[in-house]
Amino acid sequence: MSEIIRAMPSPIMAKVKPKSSVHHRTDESRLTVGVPFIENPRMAVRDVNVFYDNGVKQAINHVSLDIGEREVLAMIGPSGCGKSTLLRCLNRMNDTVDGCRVTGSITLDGKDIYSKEQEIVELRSQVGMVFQRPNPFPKSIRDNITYGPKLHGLVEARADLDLLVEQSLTKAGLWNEVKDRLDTPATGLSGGQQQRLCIARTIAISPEVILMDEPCSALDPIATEVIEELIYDLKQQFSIVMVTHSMQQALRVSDRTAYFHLGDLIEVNSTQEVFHNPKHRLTTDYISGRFG
Ligand SMILES: Nc1ncnc2c1ncn2[C@@H]1O[C@H](COP(=O)(O)OP(=O)(O)OP(=O)(O)O)[C@@H](O)[C@H]1O
Repeated sequence: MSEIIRAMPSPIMAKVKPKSSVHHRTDESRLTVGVPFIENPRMAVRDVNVFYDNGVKQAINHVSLDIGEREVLAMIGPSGCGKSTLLRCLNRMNDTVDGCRVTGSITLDGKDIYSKEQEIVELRSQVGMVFQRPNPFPKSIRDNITYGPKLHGLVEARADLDLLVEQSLTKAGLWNEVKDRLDTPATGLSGGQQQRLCIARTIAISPEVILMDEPCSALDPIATEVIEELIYDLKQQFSIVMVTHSMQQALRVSDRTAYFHLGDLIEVNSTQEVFHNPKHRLTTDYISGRFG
């Protein structure tokens, strides 16, 4: 209990007002330190457990956490602590993993995304995902953008599609670099350009939330800087949840940071608080480089 200190909201939390400072897990044996709950969350994760190998292995333990509107939430922690597992729960990517089971509840704008009525295709259009390695379709730059909107029946007329291509690529900071080669293969772009194309492809279907799993880990420092600036711009419109191994990156781009350890959410708070005034010994050890 001595490790549990009430967290003060910081100025960076202006948009997301804290509702509580210490959350008691259902088993009451462990506590998350900080501010897991906020006013008017976009997504609400409640008491989520994730099991692999038909229940043999538990990767996430009783995690509860809110994701706010127009914020960047960074998920950090040592390798294997469950960051990607939890991220994949947010758009049900784990459904495709044999022997994986998720309990608890996750809502998007109050609607249970694990309910029987939830259509997966609709969910994936509301909660988009950008992966570690840029993975454009083996199609033209234009087709990469138009594929999703056509699939979801969002846009059909050629002029509307052209406008969407321009808007999505502009938002992703790629338009000027590719406007004269829209019909060339996307695989001809550099790694950083391909990642921005994947972000443009995600934006094109107007998601509410964008999940990013180490989006810069395959990129050089210059391409990383471009993506980080882009993330900063995108949060004016979207909620972004980003897994990162780079603490510097979390500090540069995120509003709040969640620190995980062995499947437990140890601490969540404004990024400034987590890095400059961590409340839990495990967080302190991690950010000071003593662990991981
Ligand atoms: N498909 C799977 N089947 C079985 N166990 C898995 C599977 N995917 C992940 N795990 C296990 O779940 C735990 C959490 O893994 P996860 O990939 O979510 O961690 P992480 O924090 O994202 O790690 P990293 O930073 O190394 O990517 C680990 O023990 C991992 O071995």
